[in-house]
Amino acid sequence: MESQFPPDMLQRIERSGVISVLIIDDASDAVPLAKALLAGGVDAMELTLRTDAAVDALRRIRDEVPEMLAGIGTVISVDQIDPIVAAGAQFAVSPGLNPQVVRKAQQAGLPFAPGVMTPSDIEAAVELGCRELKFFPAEPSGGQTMLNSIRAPYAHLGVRFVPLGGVNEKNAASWLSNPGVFAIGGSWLTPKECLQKKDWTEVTRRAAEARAIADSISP
Ligand SMILES: O=C[C@H](O)COP(=O)(O)O
Ligand SMILES: CC(=O)C(=O)O
Repeated sequence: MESQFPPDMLQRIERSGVISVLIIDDASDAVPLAKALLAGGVDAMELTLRTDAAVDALRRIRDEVPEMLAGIGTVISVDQIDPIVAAGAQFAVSPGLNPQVVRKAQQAGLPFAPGVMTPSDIEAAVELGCRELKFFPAEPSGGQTMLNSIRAPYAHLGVRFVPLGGVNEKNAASWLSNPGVFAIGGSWLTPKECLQKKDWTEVTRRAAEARAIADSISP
């Protein structure tokens, strides 16, 4: 069964290059936050299922900000799949790899990128039909040296990665230049203090900075 990303969605994520990781405590922040990211040129997000507000926030963004590609993160149990699909999730990711969650997402037709950190994780993901994977935690686990090593035996299978964890404006260009990477992700665009102050201007500035970095990397 497919957990592959549809070609048009994959192209969109590649073109965007940056997936903004969101932790939303107040669902009323969802729409202004998504619009601030879009204003800076970031049109893909991973809204993490770590707060009670997450599913409502997703629904609001899907209803009011259709230009945003709405991914959901921290999907770690099978009973989360149906609610996020009903709320409009367009893809999902997880910190690790739970085969039951991947299979449930496949049954629901939800493109899913599980998190991997070792060759065994990659082999389990490939066995499940996944080729787009999240490399997490990217920097703490060894950064590009680690990714290049664990990727090498599987590159011929078309396995590609979104590194996440310690990725930010300082190392974004380097990560995006890695041939095994098709986009990067991180929370640096939407720090907690910006949400607390509802400083959407700063979010837009950070998004525009990330967009400029992504655009500077030749395809
Ligand atoms: O959501 C995934 C990670 O917690 C994001 O890591 P980060 O905060 O280093 O970007
Ligand atoms: C680590 C991550 O991105 C997640 O919680 O899905």
